[in-house]
Amino acid sequence: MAELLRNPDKMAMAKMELSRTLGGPQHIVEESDISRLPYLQAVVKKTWRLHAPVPLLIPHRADTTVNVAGYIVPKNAQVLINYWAIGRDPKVWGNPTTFLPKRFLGSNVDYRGKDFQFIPFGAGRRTCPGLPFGVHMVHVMLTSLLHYFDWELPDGLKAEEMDMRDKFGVTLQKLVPLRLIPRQGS
Ligand code: HEM
Repeated sequence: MAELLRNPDKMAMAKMELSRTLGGPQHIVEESDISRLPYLQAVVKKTWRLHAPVPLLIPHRADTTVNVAGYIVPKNAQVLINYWAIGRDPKVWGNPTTFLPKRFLGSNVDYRGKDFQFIPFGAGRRTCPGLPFGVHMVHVMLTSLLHYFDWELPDGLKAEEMDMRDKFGVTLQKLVPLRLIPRQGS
């Protein structure tokens, strides 16, 4: 929501897709709607790249000594994967800090753990078992927020003045919580 408020052109594209596909607010949002909303799905992917929900994934421990791309990881070493940095790596992503959902449109890059440059749910044996539930909840929640309401920043705050810094923890949060005013959607 913060990135959409800060990028009104992207908000307009997401809302246009919603009104074209679902019609007016009399349509009740359902899980089956999501597959018809490619731009909204791209917005979610873009957010999971730029604002890694679990920035260091969950700590892992090496069972045996292994050689990973020339680096020796000794047995019992604690391994942290800096997914936050991977999501902003300029060697992988052009303009890494720009919110560009259309980058994911028509792309096969997916969050299911096969594309190692985009692993918001981790990868491999300890990948997130809640992935299907998390994916559905986030899409249905965001679709509902955008479908039923228009959103405004409070107190005359301008989009370019928004503080977009992250607060790091096991999960990532906005350093300054987002405050928005809902208006009845048109
Ligand atoms: C958008 C929502 C979610 C995101 C982004 C997310 C992300 C993650 C990540 C990055 C990991 C660590 C994977 C790794 O280290 O390789 C993880 C692990 C885990 N997640 Fe999620 N998760 C989400 C929702 C959920 C939900 C809804 C549940 C349960 C209903 C859940 C349950 C778990 C559990 C139990 C683990 C530990 C798995 C293990 O260590 O074997 N997650 N999640």
